[in-house]
Amino acid sequence: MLGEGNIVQKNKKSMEKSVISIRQLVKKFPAGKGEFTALKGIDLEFNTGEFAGLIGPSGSGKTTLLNIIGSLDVPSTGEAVVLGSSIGELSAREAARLRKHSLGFIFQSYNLLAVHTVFENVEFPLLLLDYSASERKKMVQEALEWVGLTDKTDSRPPKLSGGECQRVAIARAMVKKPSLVLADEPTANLDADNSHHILKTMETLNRELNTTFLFATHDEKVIGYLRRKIFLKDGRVDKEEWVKQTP
Ligand SMILES: Nc1ncnc2c1ncn2[C@@H]1O[C@H](COP(=O)(O)OP(=O)(O)OP(=O)(O)O)[C@@H](O)[C@H]1O
Repeated sequence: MLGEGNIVQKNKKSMEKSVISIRQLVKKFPAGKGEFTALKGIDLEFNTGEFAGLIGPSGSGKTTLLNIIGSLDVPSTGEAVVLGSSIGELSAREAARLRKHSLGFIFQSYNLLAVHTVFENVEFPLLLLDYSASERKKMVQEALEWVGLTDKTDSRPPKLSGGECQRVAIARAMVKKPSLVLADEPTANLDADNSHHILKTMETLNRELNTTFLFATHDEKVIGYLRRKIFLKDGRVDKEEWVKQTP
């Protein structure tokens, strides 16, 4: 049997586990007859349970970096290791498997399926995994409880407000309890009240499920919630700040 000390030790170890390891990452895109370098040698390490953000002006490389971490794109040179997989070395099938099992995505445009109900939208990622109908129902209901939308189960997205749509998107990203959630400008289409509401929801899920969150943003409201701030400028890490955590 594990003693309390061992459990604390074990939890501490899992807290410190590396989720993302980026070394000398360069990303070039074809541009006219030449090429444009969007990321110019990024080195970053993220551990389990972080609530971190890539911050920077338009064109600084936030989405490009988030897309590579999300296995939606590959490095030109250098390495991005996400949950033990080197993104540049994955086949399309392996990358899809990584996304399906371990990653959740939240976009500024919600990306919900308009003709499907809230329940069906949140259930969608589970249909790609091996869960029974009753397991899926339980998981979807739990995810809708997390975001406070159990009364909208049968509604369709066109009938929801922007804030409610983003809460559905959070439930969809979280329903399979992924290790890592990537959120690209998740508050871009929301007013201040709704922005704070969804940020508090994500913060709670981060603390309760120990899910790692990585944002790309230039929204001051989002920046105010981050515990680690990585400032990108012209494709490079300009500076980093850690916010002291209250116990
Ligand atoms: N597929 C592509 N082909 C060519 N250039 C690209 C491509 N994707 C991004 N870029 C360029 O790379 C640079 C970084 O773009 P990126 O979208 O990562 O910036 P960003 O910081 O997320 O900006 P924003 O806040 O406007 O979304 C930009 O100059 C952009 O034009």
